[in-house]
Amino acid sequence: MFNGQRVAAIIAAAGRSERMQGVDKIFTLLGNRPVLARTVYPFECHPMIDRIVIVLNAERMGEGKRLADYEKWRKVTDIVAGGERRQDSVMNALKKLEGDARWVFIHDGARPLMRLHQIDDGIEAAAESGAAVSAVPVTDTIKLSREDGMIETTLPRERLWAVQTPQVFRYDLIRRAYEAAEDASVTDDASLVERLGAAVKIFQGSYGNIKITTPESLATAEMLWRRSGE
Ligand SMILES: Nc1ccn([C@@H]2O[C@H](COP(=O)(O)OP(=O)(O)OP(=O)(O)O)[C@@H](O)[C@H]2O)c(=O)n1
Ligand SMILES: C[C@](O)(CO)[C@H](O)COP(=O)(O)O
Repeated sequence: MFNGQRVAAIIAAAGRSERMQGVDKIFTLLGNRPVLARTVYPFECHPMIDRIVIVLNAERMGEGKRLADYEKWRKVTDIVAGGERRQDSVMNALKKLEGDARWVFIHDGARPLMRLHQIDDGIEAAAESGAAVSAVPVTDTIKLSREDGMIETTLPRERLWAVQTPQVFRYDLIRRAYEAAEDASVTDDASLVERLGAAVKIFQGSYGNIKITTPESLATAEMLWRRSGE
């Protein structure tokens, strides 16, 4: 689908795990292997991915390099230091890829349960529009509140999606979006592309592709991992 064009993956793993009550979610074990090893694995395996850049907290770079040696990752070309915000971390990785990627996947280090076929689905969706995000339909009822905490309205949820990673972009588009961001703070990469007015396609994600955020979500990830039987 990408016709032999260079495809890179950025693994954003430079967060502080502040909501994890003292556990570093990127290096904690999931099924006897570090979360980061689980996250990188599908990108290492997928034949369309040429190169991987991992972004880590500056204090964890040594640990990351030891893990890369231990896992014998062939595609991980760089481990770079992150920044204050997720978008600063991603920007550091985008700079590393300059001149060597036509397409880029951006994926959270804290989402170790993404499956290989989601890379194929991302490629297919991004080939159409230049930008695509995985997402699942919202299953809860969503309320909009006023500042005083009282409900203003209930939103119809037919067109509401909970957005995940991976997110896939043409390199020139996402780089331009990041450069135009100035001081805007966003919670995902696609938001910056949307700010340019460019189209972003949604492709079906998976309810199992959870982001480890709190100790409860780590317990859920462990249960999902056991159930997957791998
Ligand atoms: N400055 C940052 C902040 C986040 N991330 C990464 O972005 C993903 C999503 O972020 P989140 O789950 O919010 O992680 P943390 O920032 O670590 O969480 P917390 O807010 O609890 O500290 C994670 O893989 C995280 O490592 C990053 O690379 N650089
Ligand atoms: C990018 C993301 O995974 C989309 O769901 C998410 O927004 C990043 O996590 P954060 O907690 O908002 O930093």
